[in-house]
Amino acid sequence: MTPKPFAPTEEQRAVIDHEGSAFVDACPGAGKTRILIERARELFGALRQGQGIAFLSFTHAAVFELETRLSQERLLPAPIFPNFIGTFDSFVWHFLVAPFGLPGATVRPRLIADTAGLPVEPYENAQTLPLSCFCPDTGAIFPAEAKSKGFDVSKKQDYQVQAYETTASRIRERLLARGHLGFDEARSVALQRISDTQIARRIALALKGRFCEVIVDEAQDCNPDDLRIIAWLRDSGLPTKVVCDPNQAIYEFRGGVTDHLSTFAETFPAAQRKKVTGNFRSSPNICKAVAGFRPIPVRGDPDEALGSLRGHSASVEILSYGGISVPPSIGETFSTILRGAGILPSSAPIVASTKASGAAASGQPKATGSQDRTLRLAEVVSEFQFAAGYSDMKKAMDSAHELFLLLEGKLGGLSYHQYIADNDIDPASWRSQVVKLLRTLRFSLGVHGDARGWHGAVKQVLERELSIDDGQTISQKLRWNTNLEGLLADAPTDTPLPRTIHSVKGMQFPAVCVVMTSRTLGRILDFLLTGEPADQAENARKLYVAASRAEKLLVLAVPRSQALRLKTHLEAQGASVNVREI
Ligand SMILES: Nc1ncnc2c1ncn2[C@@H]1O[C@H](COP(=O)(O)OP(=O)(O)OP(=O)(O)O)[C@@H](O)[C@H]1O
Repeated sequence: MTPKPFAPTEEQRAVIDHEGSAFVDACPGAGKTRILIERARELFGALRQGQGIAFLSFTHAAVFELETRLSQERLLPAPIFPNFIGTFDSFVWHFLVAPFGLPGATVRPRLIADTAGLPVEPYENAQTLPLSCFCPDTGAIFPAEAKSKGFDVSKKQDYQVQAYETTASRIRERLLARGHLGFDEARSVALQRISDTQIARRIALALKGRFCEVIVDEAQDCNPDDLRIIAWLRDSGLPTKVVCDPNQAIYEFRGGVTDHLSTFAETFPAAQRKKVTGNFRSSPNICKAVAGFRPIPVRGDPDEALGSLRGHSASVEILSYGGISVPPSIGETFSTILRGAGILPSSAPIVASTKASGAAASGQPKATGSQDRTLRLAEVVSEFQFAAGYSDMKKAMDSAHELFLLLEGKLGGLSYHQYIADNDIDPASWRSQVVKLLRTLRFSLGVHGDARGWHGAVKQVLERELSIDDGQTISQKLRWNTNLEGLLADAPTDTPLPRTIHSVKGMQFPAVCVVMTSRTLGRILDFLLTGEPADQAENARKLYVAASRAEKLLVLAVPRSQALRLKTHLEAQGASVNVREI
């Protein structure tokens, strides 16, 4: 792909040329990633021998996107060292935790990705809560997180809460004894380290030796602890660029809160606070509609369309659907609109908050989230077959690997990631075999006929390919389940694929169809029109992120009860809107 010629605006140039630390706040499509790439180009041209740049973001999908953009610009050095590109969590792990071991422990520390989900069950048949509901420092329960899992602390006796806290602390002690740390625990160790002046100074010196600049992208997803670490990097004299759009914060579950971000922004002197305005991605109608999804206090005027689509006049399309469930006619109508607009359906995703809504809108099998192994196998095979990008594909491969290990009886009482860490298993050692199996297990109407046919065939394949030596047969492990019938479908041809909002962050597509459900849109519109209920702020931001991925065409599939309300709201922002009944 030939990179587009780039002529930065004055605001963009001010960031690209800025030496030292800065806080950069910009709207969707303002060129944050682009600026970062141009900054990298400048720095790479002047790097001292042995020095590199650290690029950090908050999800594997965002890091993958950044890597892709850097490599398209031929800026991704090989080998990467001494540069670093990865998630904030992996940076914390590599530079603040792993090299120093754990206080009082002799075992090598290991980062275990799934400890947050380990079940805390103080007594038999008690409701289980994930370990993430308990503070890694004090062991105290997080009431809000527990409530979101259906455990209302205010309605429990003290002794019940204490039983949970004691069990959670014991689980953490056992993990620590093996050297196993989750992301929360690792961050807690990192914070202890940087609060020790002597150690902090030594680490800072090492980091300044290796990196000339740290660039933190998508910083709206920082939680307050992340911000403390970033502030420490900056205050240690390491030039630190923090790039964000506070309106795109959609990781509240990580504790990311936009108020903390604005307080943090104020700790930068005025000359280091930069704003970048204007949208190079989207057409004017899309910019206007997107502005309508910002909360009232920061709505302001729509962002000016500055890119090649500034003259593009296609209306925003609302697909108004009846009933309470998301119908497959959304995907069919979206495909028709795309063909009419000359846009390849496979280049335009159906974006929804959950996988289930996206699958329903595109007429794909709906995941049940069941723990039944046969259903899990069918789901993981479908996920791989319908994956809309590398990060979806990787997730499906990991889930399949976990399921195969489970079928082989290898996991014992360990979580998947504990097993991988304990046995030092490198993804390269299993990935090609898992991909081959996933391809072989793919459902095909022509080959299998129906779900029964598929079930018989996969048992034969897995009996041959897996090494099960716990005395059980594959038929005992993969029993027939009648729900299998709704879970299998033929591979898609040229159709729009469903993606979750979290997986499309930072990306852009010629067209996007955003699916809203009757359960959420009414309350989001209440929030956008009145500021209440305030708990809809994050859902409104998700809508903002999803809609702002669109370049030429924005389609919003919404329940009939809200279609005219949404149309009126978007027209009030100046957008031209067309409603179609489906
Ligand atoms: N000065 C410019 N001239 C032309 N195109 C530009 C310019 N700046 C950015 N772009 C293009 O605009 C599009 C959006 O840029 P980019 O993805 O960097 O925005 P962003 O601020 O990171 O967006 P978001 O936060 O919404 O993900 C890209 O295609 C980019 O190449």
